[in-house]
Formats: sequence, structure tokens, C-alpha cells
Amino acid sequence: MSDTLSRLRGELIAAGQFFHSKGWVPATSSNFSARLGAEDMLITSSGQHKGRLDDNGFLRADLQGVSLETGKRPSAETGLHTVMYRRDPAIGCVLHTHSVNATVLSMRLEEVVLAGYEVQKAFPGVETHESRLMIPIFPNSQDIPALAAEVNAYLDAHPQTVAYLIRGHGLYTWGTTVADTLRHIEALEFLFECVYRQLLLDR
Ligand SMILES: CSCCC(=O)C(=O)COP(=O)(O)O
Ligand SMILES: [Zn+2]
Repeated sequence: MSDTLSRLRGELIAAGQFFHSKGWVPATSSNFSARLGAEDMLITSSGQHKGRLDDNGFLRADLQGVSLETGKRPSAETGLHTVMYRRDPAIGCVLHTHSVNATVLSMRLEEVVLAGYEVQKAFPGVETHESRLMIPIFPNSQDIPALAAEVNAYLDAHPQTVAYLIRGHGLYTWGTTVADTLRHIEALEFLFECVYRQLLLDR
């Protein structure tokens, strides 16, 4: 067992516990991955409770999503992780969560526009609250390869995108490390709460 694998697994287990404490990974929802090398990743196996992960809740898979461990089935949404690692060798982690705010906003809006918030500076390259971050919302689908292709095409056209929502489903974001990606989730959840409360006030 490599030191890298056990370190990353520990970081993802801790991330799951933190997200669970916030209510962002209900039931067996959500999935997490981290890059191991140029051709492989560590990913949660399908159906795990992400707040109660242990070492057995993960497997190695290649970047086509094929399990490298017999008898273990990767997340049903593996294709949404592999598409990111194949796009960009600098991506080291992909996290997917299912918070109430992300889900509700995705049902009501066509996209989430983040503008004017200091916390936008949690994202790489964002240096002012005067920036504008667009979080696209894709229709939900059980056809993960088709959804991954749609995400990939969108990101080709909008390479500054930091995250996306799937309608009625949840949030995907990514980063160079698990810590960076966890910060993105936390910042986005704070911002989604702000957007939600602003919509209520504006009614
Ligand atoms: C019970 S939530 C439905 C599946 C889902 O959206 C999810 O994120 C978890 O799927 P996985 O196969 O990764 O456990
Ligand atoms: Zn999901």
C-alpha cells in the first residue's frame, strides 16, 4: 500500500465526516475521488455512506472508470470524475455532494450567478469580490457517459468554470488537492446559502 494512497484515503474519509456533520451527504449520496497517478485514481465504491467511510469504502480505478480491484464496484457516477482527470492533469481531486441548498437552487434557477461576494476569492485566480462566477446547471440524467460528454463540452467552451450543479441532484467541483477541493465545497455551500437567502428577501 503506497503512502500516497493511504494519505489520500484518510483525507477523503475526513472530508466525508465533515460534509456529513454539515448535512451535505445525506443517505448514501455523493462520491469522492483523488488522483493517484497519470493513469489511476482512488474513488468511493458505490452505495457507501460517505459520512461513515472506512478504508474498505474505496477502490483504485483507471481513468476510463474501470475498477482495478476485483469485486469492488466504483461509484455509479465515476464517469463524472474520470472526465475531469482526463481533461486536466493538474486536477487531483473531484468531490460531489448533495446539500439541500444546492439541490433546491438547481430546481429553481437556470444557472447560479455568484457576484459581489468576498468568499469568491476561495477559488484559484479569483482576486476580487467584483468577479463573476457562473455555476451551470445541467439536467439530471441516469446516462452518465452522456452527462459527462455534456459537461466536457461545456468546460471546453467555459474553461474558467469552477463547479457545476446537476438539477435536483447535487454539486460537482474539483481542485489540485483534496484540501483545495474541500475548500471549494465549503465556499460554494456558503455562497449557495447567501443566494438562497437573497432570493427569499427579494420576494
Ligand atoms: C442515494 S443518492 C443516489 C446516487 C447518487 O446520486 C450518488 O451520488 C451516490 O452514488 P454512488 O454510486 O457513488 O454511491
Ligand atoms: Zn449524486
